[in-house]
Amino acid sequence: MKWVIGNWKMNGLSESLHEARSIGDGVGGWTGKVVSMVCPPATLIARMTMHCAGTPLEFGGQDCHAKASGAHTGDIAAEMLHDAGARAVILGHSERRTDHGETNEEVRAKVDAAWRAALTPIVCVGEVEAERDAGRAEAVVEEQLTASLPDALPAQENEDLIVAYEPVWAIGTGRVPTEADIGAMHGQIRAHLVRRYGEAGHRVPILYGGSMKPDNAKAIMSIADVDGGLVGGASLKADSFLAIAEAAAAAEAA
Ligand SMILES: O=C(CO)COP(=O)(O)O
Repeated sequence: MKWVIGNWKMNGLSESLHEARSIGDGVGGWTGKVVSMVCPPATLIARMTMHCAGTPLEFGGQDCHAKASGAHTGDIAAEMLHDAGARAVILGHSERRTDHGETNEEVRAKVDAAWRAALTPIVCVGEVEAERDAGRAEAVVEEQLTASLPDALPAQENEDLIVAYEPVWAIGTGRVPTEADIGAMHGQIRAHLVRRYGEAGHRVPILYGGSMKPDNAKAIMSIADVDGGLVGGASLKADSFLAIAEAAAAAEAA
């Protein structure tokens, strides 16, 4: 199974509902090969869920608070995302880590919150350019995984965790690591998950994110241990989202 998850970031108004519907109408042919999801701004989750009813498109949030409720002005609880129709939530995206100073420990608490609310956490890790240049990319990702992920997976059968490797320097830049570098990092992440969670670590989807486009998606998703993509800019329009989903289906079939 491949995953194509669109991270819409801070983009989307009412007029985007038809774009989501076009995505939902288009992805049906790849059911069973590709799970397609859009993570719109929280304001649109409930409306998109209704607008895309009857299509296989799923929805997720972009962040949540660790607590279930309380005096936290402006924050959104995992339970609220679930109530709005989300089945997953992106956590620890580099833009949250940079813009809001989110730490690994906070991300870990949010993973527990997602599980509490029956959401699949999509935990993002990735090095900045200076760290890669200094030969520290692997060490940085290892550290983020160690501290951002809880020590045990919940006892349930279906996808209970997704990890996304997003090299920060590749986000929104049009630059992508070599296939060898992506393969090496995904292999390292898989080894970490298996060491940590045993056999269940093999089941955790590991997505690549950072300038994934229709023209590089099939090659990237054909790399060992790349189970799909977390897509920013190219997920905003139905034609490019669907082209990436088609590439995912081709990679899965190969
Ligand atoms: O940050 C990303 C997805 O979470 C990637 O963004 P781009 O696909 O726009 O590079």
